[in-house]
Amino acid sequence: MQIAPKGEQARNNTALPKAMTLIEALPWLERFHGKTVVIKFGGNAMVDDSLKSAFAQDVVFLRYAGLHPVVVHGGGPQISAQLAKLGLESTFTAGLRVTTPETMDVVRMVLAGQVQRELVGLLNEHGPFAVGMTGEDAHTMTAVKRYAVVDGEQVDIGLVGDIVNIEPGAVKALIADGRIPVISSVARGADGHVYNINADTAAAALASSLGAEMLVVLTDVEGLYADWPNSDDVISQLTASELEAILPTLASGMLPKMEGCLRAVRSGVGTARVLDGRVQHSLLLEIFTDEGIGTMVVPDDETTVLGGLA
Ligand SMILES: Nc1ncnc2c1ncn2[C@@H]1O[C@H](COP(=O)(O)OP(=O)(O)O)[C@@H](O)[C@H]1O
Ligand SMILES: CC(=O)N[C@@H](CCC(=O)OP(=O)(O)O)C(=O)O
Repeated sequence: MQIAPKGEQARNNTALPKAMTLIEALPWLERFHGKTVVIKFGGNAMVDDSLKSAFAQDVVFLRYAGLHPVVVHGGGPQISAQLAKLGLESTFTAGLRVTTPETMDVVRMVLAGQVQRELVGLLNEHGPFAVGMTGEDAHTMTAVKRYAVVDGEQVDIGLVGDIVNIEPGAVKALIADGRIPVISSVARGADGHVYNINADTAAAALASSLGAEMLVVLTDVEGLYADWPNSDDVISQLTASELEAILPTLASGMLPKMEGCLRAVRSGVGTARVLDGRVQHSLLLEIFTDEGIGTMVVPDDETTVLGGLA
């Protein structure tokens, strides 16, 4: 038998705000239960240990809440750090790493051998969920050589690929088994090469192929700035057509990110969102509370703000 000290029952009423927070999540739980959410965890959002742990908690929370999270991770800064240790320079063209065969070995080693392993470990502190794989496994991602476009000209950037085919069977089997796939953005080429795929591009292609409800991209800015780098006003919501119109004005890492969001929404993903991965638990806040944060890309026919649960 347990007896509560006098007055404790009354004090418990102070817990009401906590209950209200949980209740606020109810419509979102109803809406997203059983739905697949592809989450891109960017290398820049991954630099802080407490943020990484909070991210792992959020993803496992989604899994326990009945959603099907799939993680695609980046690791650009981690690759650059390893290249620097080896005395190799990092060069980016239109947001994509110029990838020599020597660079490719480092990309593969850092993404699949280091970053992915760490994320799998953090997720699995909460249960036997995470299974790591790369786009090469089970022919999940097939790529062709991708050229960067600079001032309308095609530029050769080496072993950088664009995804031409996704075989989602292995990922779907893991989801059906209650697992959380954690995928590194390396793909096999039909030509026998192994290609370096921008992780935003890989996440978007996978979200499309899985028919995901949502693509969430966690990065190191609050969202898409309207006039970067002159102002930090964030565009909170825009349609696919509005995004397409401003795409040519975007620079550096934001370009592949927003191209990916556009591609995902155009191919049937419900919404694509860019969130600040530097904010602890931004993933849960975005999915389960009424306050939308970051930038949300909606299909052209989505005239009402989804935050209002129309
Ligand atoms: N319009 C914009 N809004 C926000 N960030 C932008 C914009 N244009 C370029 N950027 C840059 O893109 C970066 C995010 O891309 P990236 O460094 O590749 O991140 P990640 O590692 O998360 O993929 C931001 O830190 C910012 O420097
Ligand atoms: C082709 C290309 O640029 N590939 C990226 C892959 C990692 C990545 O995309 O990591 P972030 O999401 O942290 O930027 C790279 O080599 O850096």
